[in-house]
Amino acid sequence: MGVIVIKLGGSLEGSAETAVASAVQDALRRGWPVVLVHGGGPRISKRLRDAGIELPFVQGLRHTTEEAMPHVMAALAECNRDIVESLARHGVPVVAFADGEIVVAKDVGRQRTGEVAGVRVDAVRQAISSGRVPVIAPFGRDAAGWAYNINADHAASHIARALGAARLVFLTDVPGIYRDFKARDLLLDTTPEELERLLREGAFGAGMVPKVNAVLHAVRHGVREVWVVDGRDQEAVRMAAMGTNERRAAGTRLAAHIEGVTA
Ligand SMILES: Nc1ncnc2c1ncn2[C@@H]1O[C@H](COP(=O)(O)OP(=O)(O)O)[C@@H](O)[C@H]1O
Ligand SMILES: CC(=O)N[C@@H](CCC(=O)OP(=O)(O)O)C(=O)O
Repeated sequence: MGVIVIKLGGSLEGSAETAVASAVQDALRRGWPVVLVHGGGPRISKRLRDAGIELPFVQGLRHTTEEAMPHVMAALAECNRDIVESLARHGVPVVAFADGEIVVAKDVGRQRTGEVAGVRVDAVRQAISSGRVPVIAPFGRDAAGWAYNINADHAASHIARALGAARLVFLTDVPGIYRDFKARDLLLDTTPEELERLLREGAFGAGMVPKVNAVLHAVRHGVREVWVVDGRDQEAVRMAAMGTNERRAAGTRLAAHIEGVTA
């Protein structure tokens, strides 16, 4: 059994830790390593508002200026600390990576909004091999140490790919990916082709665009099963993290072995 990567959406604002702790403990008991990557969009927005900084989103990505970057890092460090403390209280052995030390970032000409150039897997593997759960903030640094704001869904899919993860689970504040948001028409098992068509048709609003791209990236690079589920739904979190043969109508799944995904 390979690694399970769980991405904790900032939209959940601390409401998923109990469900996550329980699923993580189950996984560790069975000898399955877990890696957590978290977001923090709402906390970043609040900090920037308080500082009087307004930044646009382009395709779901925050266009981050030099002036904004210290606020982004501070907000993410705060999220990281809260998650680490909460999981530790639940008895989960954790190790914090809150300073951009795992994601290698690259400048893509959008000021401090960067993309993933690589992942420092050795540090993650070392934490895993000592039986602990890495909790990773998504921003990254380039070779010179400059920090870049990176979407947490993108960071999670690159980390899952770099670790050769067996499963990647996105926890968010909706039950999964809606085919039609207004009609709350939920995708259960889906395919890359279907997600790409829906992307082209504009079915996804702000936060869902980077998430769907991250789902596609992961499954096209060897992650065999990717889920998007509601982090507040304990059963859905368990089902996604542990795998299931009893499919409940909660959560979107894209599974290579079910759909015969081709790269
Ligand atoms: N088609 C869609 N299906 C599901 N959610 C969607 C869709 N389009 C837009 N969304 C929005 O995406 C949000 C989740 O993305 P985001 O806010 O980035 O969450 P997170 O912080 O959990 O990554 C949902 O709260 C929902 O409002
Ligand atoms: C470049 C970019 O958009 N970075 C994100 C990083 C946090 C994030 O992705 O948090 P969620 O998972 O809560 O959305 C941002 O500034 O909001």
